[in-house]
Amino acid sequence: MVSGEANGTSYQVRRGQSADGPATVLAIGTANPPNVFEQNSYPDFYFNVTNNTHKDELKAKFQRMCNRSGIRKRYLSFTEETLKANPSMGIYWEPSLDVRQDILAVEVPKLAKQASLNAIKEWGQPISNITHLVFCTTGPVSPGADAALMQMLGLNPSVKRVLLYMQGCFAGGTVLRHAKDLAENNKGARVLVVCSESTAVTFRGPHENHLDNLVGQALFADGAAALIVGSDPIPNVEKAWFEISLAESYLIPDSSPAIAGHLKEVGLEFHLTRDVSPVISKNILKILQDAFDGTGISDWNDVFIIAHPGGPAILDVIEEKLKLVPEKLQASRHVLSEFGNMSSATVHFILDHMRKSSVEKGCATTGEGYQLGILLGLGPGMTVESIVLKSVPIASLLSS
Ligand SMILES: CC(=O)CC(=O)SCCNC(=O)CCNC(=O)[C@H](O)C(C)(C)COP(=O)(O)OP(=O)(O)OC[C@H]1O[C@@H](n2cnc3c(N)ncnc32)[C@H](O)[C@@H]1OP(=O)(O)O
Repeated sequence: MVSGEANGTSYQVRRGQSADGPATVLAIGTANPPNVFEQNSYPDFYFNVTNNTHKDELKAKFQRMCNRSGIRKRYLSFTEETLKANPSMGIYWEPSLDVRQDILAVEVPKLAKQASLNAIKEWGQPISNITHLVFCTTGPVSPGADAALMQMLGLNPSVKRVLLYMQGCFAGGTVLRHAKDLAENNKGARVLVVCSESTAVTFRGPHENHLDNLVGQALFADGAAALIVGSDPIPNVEKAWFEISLAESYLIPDSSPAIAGHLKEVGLEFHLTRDVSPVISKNILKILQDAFDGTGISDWNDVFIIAHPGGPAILDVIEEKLKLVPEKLQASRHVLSEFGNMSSATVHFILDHMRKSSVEKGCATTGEGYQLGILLGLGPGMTVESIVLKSVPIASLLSS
């Protein structure tokens, strides 16, 4: 039997291990590969490099998809030379996993390192102050890209790491949910959160019988984002840009066929059905109502919104269902336009863009002048990760 005193002692011990305040975002860094592809000329590149120039009808359809994609440009780690050197990647259904894995093993930690160094530079604290690493990517290697990044950055070998593989786009929210738990339950924790995504796992040539493959080829892009998350920022030393107030996850019932991915000898085979947008449309209102329950907010134009831009159709249904003014999803559309769909990393690019443009525009807070907002990770399951964020007054950031 445990005595009252023992109970009290263990309570004190636990209390001493927890942070006082909520988790906050202390810095954000991003990175992309150097090769930029303009969307309007991408169909020429794609059909050329995959030796399919004779498929005029299919190319015209792909051109229409690219035209409607809401993307102006995106970054990819491969070039014509690398694809010519690895022709199996460009053939529609060719065993190519070895080649893809070799590229991923290099590119994923490389992009992760650049994004992390950018975040650490902004944070301005010694790298040895990082206590935890939450890493998310697509494509399995063991030891994982988290271990490779630890060595590349020279992180303390006792940093506690969590690796999320093959989750898909919603995981940009999942990593923040884990980081919040780690930061709030471990006093002094400084969590390096990294999402590093590469299309080396999904790139393949076109086929008439797999048109949703073409949708992905028109939308997906490479990029990495890194955040430093921690509670109780050191006054006058660390800056909190957002507070992570609440983290919820919702697996939408009976929606699993909408998006599917299977890792095969041919790489990651994926399906993006036309149900993706309708499923989101049907569920998004309840997700926001649950996330903001108790706040009294019911007009979603009164919060800032970061929505994973899986494609413009997804943003369109969110805008319509939540009765949003067009500016509300401007940050999400901007990142889709300038970087494409970088899977889990995309929402962090939007968060970064939103805080910077809020400062540039002279808004009162880091969340476009609003106090509360939501970051929506959307992806296979279908899964919605809802992260409620509290913005910070910009005046307080500039004066510290
Ligand atoms: C990776 C993750 O985990 C999470 C993710 O982000 S997954 C990605 C989620 N994204 C999606 O599912 C894409 C959502 N769709 C869109 O954004 C848009 O429909 C789009 C950009 C693909 C096309 O834009 P649109 O405004 O719908 O244009 P629309 O003219 O209807 O479509 C262009 C062509 O694409 C075809 N098309 C659109 N969606 C398709 C689909 N899912 N499968 C096959 N073909 C499709 C249309 O039939 C049309 O072909 P035709 O021109 O020959 O008629």
